[in-house]
Amino acid sequence: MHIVADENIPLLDEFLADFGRLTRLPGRLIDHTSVSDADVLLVRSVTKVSAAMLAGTPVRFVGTCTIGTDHLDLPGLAAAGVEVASAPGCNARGVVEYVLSCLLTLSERSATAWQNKMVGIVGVGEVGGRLATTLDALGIETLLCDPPRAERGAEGLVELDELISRCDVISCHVPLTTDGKHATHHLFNEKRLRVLRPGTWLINSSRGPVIDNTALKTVLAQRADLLVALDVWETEPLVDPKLAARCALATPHIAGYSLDGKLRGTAQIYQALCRFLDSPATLTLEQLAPRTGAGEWAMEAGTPADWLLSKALRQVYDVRDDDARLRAMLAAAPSEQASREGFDRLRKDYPLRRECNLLRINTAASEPQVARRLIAAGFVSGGEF
Ligand SMILES: NC(=O)c1ccc[n+]([C@@H]2O[C@H](COP(=O)([O-])OP(=O)(O)OC[C@H]3O[C@@H](n4cnc5c(N)ncnc54)[C@H](O)[C@@H]3O)[C@@H](O)[C@H]2O)c1
Ligand SMILES: O=C(O)[C@H](O)[C@H](O)COP(=O)(O)O
Repeated sequence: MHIVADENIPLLDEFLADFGRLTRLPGRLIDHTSVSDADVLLVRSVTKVSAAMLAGTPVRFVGTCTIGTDHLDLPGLAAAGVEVASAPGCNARGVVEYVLSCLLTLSERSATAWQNKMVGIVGVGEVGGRLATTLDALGIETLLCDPPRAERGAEGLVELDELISRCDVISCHVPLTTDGKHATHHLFNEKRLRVLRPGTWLINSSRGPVIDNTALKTVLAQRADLLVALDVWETEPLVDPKLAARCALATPHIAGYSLDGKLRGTAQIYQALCRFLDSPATLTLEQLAPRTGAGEWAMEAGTPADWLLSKALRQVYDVRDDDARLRAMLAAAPSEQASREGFDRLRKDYPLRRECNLLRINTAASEPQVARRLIAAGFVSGGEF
């Protein structure tokens, strides 16, 4: 069997050692010619896959080690009889940690407490749902918007325009869709951006085109009160430097880039491929994944809870590092092509980032009330009290 795969999928050699020939390529270069004699294609979000790309090739299985599937022509591939698998939820915890780090950073920058803000979550699936649970555990109020779920009977959801009118913070977690009743392309158009409440924090870690980036640049030029954090960009891998300059936080599509999230994505696709081939999945992530990162943490009695929370957050993931790296790259890039390549390089050479639950809390030496809150929010694991 010949498997063609994006070079940025970790642990693939280990998972697929017994599957035949594996060819690794930069994701953006994978095309019809690269898969002309491939049986299986494994990609990440930067490879667009359509039925036309696979026409006349033996490819019968396409796996994407990502949550998002907007780079795949799902109806076309289904009609062509190609099996498609994705990795739902694989890096959701990483995105939640990115959002929390944005909240902490924007709070420091604006000298306003994020714990008192009403947070609106648009799209309440794997990422948005976990974000809501985490914020709830931290005692932060949320408003949730998800019309497709509301249509299926979910309760307690509000319309987007109501959410915009009531929330201090808005975080987007929708898939990119271009047709249908609930299409998300330019969900945040100029009209909606103009009516954001004074001082709104708007965070987008879903897909770039969910916010009309041209309109956003125009609105930000007129409204210095808005604080915007963009992890995803309409013209990726090209970032408009003028838009980035107006954003409070600018990062290169790395919200979900914990090593744990990427490894889960590989494992999920390995399992899906085994199912497709009707072959037992004998390998597990636990056997193959690197074991590192677990630290222990104690909190002294009497330490303020908010300080502890900030400390835990910063220790887990600090969005300011990714923001600084993107801005340095943009400032140094002599051309648009260099900027595109710089964006991809930041993602390919991403520093090791582990998820927070690897951090154990020494419950015996910590304030029980605060320790319980941090454990409930998924920041740390801990023993008995
Ligand atoms: N920046 C990153 O690193 C990163 C990482 C992971 C996922 N993502 C993006 O985030 C998206 C969401 O991830 P997920 O795992 O939560 O997906 P999901 O499919 O589990 O949830 C998406 C939710 O959005 C809802 N939705 C669809 N259209 C909507 C609309 N018009 N308004 C409000 N809600 C709507 C759906 O009903 C669903 O509940 C992914 O599709 C992907 O594009 C980005
Ligand atoms: O949809 C996802 O899972 C994320 O956007 C994904 O992590 C993006 O990373 P990429 O596939 O571009 O490496």
